[in-house]
Amino acid sequence: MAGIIEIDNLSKQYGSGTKALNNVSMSIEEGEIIALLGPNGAGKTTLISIICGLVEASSGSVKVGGHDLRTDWRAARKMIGLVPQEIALEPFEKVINCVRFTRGLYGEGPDEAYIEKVLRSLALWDKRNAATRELSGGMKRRVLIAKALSHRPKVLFLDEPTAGVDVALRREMWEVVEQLRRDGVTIILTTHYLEEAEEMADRIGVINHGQLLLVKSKDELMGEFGKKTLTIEVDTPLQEIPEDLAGRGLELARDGSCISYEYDTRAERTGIARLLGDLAEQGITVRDVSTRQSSLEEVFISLLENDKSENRA
Ligand SMILES: Nc1ncnc2c1ncn2[C@@H]1O[C@H](COP(=O)(O)OP(=O)(O)OP(=O)(O)O)[C@@H](O)[C@H]1O
Repeated sequence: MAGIIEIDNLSKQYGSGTKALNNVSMSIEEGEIIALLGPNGAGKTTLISIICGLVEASSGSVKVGGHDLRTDWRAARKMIGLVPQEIALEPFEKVINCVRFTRGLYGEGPDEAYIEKVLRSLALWDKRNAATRELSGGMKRRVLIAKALSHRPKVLFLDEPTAGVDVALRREMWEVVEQLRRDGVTIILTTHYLEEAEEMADRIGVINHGQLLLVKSKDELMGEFGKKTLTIEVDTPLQEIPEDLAGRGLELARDGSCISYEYDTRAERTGIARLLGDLAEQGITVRDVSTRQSSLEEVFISLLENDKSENRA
């Protein structure tokens, strides 16, 4: 089944000559939350801007709900809401009027019941008659979301929704996004916070130098690229790794009290049982063992490093 957004071989070269996107293809399913990760200048905003009709692609196509952006842009555009990174609100305007106005811009007639529902779901109903300049930073961000939802879009783009906000506010935004997911809105967000992608997204797309390196479910990504480290605490500190255990990638802590062993969780044999057996054979008494899964951040960094060395090769 076709996704709610179908991106096919999309490329963008700006007038300056910068190639911001290079043959990006991706299908986004209805109802999912997808996080686009990539370093500064990777092409994330360009991709979002093309889908939202703000920037024209050099080649390739985008369909939103089956509507081609080039030939049927009005219908495509109606299905999309965009929450920009920067807060730009009319300071003296009432919250509810900002939302009504944006709805009008989409050519939609008044629907007070729907606007009330949106404001209530974003905990802004009590503030509906406040001027936007009276709101806290978190409330202003929620007004931006209310505006983006004003015409009942099926897909919402959030461009770095929590850039530069404190931890409490970030959690508040995550809850808002979770609520939107429950309402069935498809969400595409860009973020620099790996923790945010880990927390919210069903799938993660990694973009680097205008290329989509991969799109995978979070679990798949961690399973495929994530490593686990087993740390073995020994009873008596060791001077060095015994010769018989060389070549297995073991590392000894500086004080000799722990041995760490990195292994692949998907391998048929992790080698843990053998390692523990061999340690016992060497007369090394194990005091404790613990494991640690690599974080999404480590996976992300290793992906970018692989990409760098492949490009160099
Ligand atoms: N209007 C423009 N004209 C010329 N070049 C542009 C324009 N907008 C973006 N670029 C260039 O295109 C490339 C991709 O930029 P883009 O803003 O899409 O990256 P990004 O992944 O969103 O980065 P960030 O995380 O910093 O927001 C960069 O090299 C950027 O300088």
